[in-house]
Amino acid sequence: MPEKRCLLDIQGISKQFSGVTVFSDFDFQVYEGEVHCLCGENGAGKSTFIKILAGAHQRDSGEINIEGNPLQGKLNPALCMKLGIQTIYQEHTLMQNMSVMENLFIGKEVTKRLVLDRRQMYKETLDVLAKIGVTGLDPQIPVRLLGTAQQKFVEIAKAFVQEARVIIMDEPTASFGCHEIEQLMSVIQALKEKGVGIIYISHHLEEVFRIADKVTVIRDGRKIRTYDRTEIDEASIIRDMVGRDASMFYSREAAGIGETVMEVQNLSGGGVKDISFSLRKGEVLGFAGLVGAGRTEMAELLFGKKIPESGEIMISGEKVRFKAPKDAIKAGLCMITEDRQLTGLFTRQKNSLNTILAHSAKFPVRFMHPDRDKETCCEYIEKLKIKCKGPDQQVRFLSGGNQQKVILSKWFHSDGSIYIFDEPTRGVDIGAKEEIYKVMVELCRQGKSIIMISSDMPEVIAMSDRVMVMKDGSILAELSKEDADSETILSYALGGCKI
Ligand SMILES: Nc1ncnc2c1ncn2[C@@H]1O[C@H](COP(=O)(O)OP(=O)(O)OP(=O)(O)O)[C@@H](O)[C@H]1O
Repeated sequence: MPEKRCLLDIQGISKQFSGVTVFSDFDFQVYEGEVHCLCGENGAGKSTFIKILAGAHQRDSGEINIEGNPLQGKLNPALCMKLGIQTIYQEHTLMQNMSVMENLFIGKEVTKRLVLDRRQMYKETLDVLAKIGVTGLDPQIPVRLLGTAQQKFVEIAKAFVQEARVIIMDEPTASFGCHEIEQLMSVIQALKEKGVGIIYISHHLEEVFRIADKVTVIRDGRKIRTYDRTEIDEASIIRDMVGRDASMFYSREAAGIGETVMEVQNLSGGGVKDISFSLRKGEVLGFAGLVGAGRTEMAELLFGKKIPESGEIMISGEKVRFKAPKDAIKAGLCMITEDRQLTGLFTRQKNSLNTILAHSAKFPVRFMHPDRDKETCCEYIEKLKIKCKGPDQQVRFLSGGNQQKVILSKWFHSDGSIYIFDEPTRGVDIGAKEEIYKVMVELCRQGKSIIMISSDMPEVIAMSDRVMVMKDGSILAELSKEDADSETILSYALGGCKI
């Protein structure tokens, strides 16, 4: 077999922010047709690394060789495109009002006698989508009408049109359901067969173990080890990442379940249809389903973000009607939203202020207690292992995963009685997941109740006392802890019969 070519060879790169070293002396290689995964806990330096490769940050030192040629000078986004390095970020970067086809051919428009050749571009779009195994996507549809996963596939197709040799994927499946994850796995296989090198960053280790040809573990900005496919061993990769033993499969201790604290009857509105369930004291009620099943919409109705069209919500036996989230917070509800960056934090404020925010929202007047607030913040920094300089650091300087931990601290500290967690561990590393689960169990022991929406199947199964499965805005099944296995959940999520 001919030897594979090295597409990207990184030698000894280092980066500091304001005198603080984020990573140092880091080596990394990507070969053609190879998936090289980069794993590390929150704040390890993964995003900074890919921002350097995307030309968004500059390295302080070190060499970058592209297909054997040393790169002279700085990388910038335009040069990256020219060199065939494309990054697919977690956030959407497509032009939302343009069609799939127009997005694909930005800067590469096909013309005929100085006029856009739309017919040819249409044909080529279909060809490219077929080459990477994406079917059933209309090239003329405006991108804004597509879901998260489909937009991601369009971005990959765009990278393909731009003749990318290396595609970097940063947490590509963050908002994916299991169906879409499978689709992405096939797309990656197709890219590999075309000789594209892929750098894949994900906290979902089960995906990493499935697709990786190599895994490099980074900790505190240093390379710990690169594993070849044959050497990949889950336990030692996790140990290398978090510096201790941790499990992908958390097993939760039971807490005593008490009386009903919330009763929802025939709730409809905002894409949710006729939902009924009850939540008991000390219980974790899991909500499973595919992306778009209506779980977040249901949470928004419960929390007063949207007004129900019909149905009732009772809390501790009393009918409630929330006009806004602040009414829900007063009644003891807390909600961690799915879209944390937009709705969860004041990123230009300190960690400590963000931590006490939900707690103080309950009081009409709250005097500042800087020392006490700092102490509270330090407690959560310790509990959730938040990587930061301390309570005074502005949240915007934290890594994505650590920002999420600050949001969790805010709600854990809010002293509610019913917690709605929408994808509580999305983007959080495996070690921190365990810490978050422990805090959730602790809340249950204190007699609080949790509604947990999660697309992470092992998480739903491990944490829930009961699982509700949703599809198309309705609840299709209620499963006891004993019956809630991934096969049963999936069969309902994909369209089982309504109970
Ligand atoms: N602009 C910045 N200024 C100061 N520090 C920064 C900046 N960007 C990142 N950092 C710090 O660099 C370190 C690495 O952050 P990075 O975002 O690369 O981590 P990560 O591995 O991608 O984490 P996550 O899994 O949480 O996304 C963190 O400690 C973070 O606080």
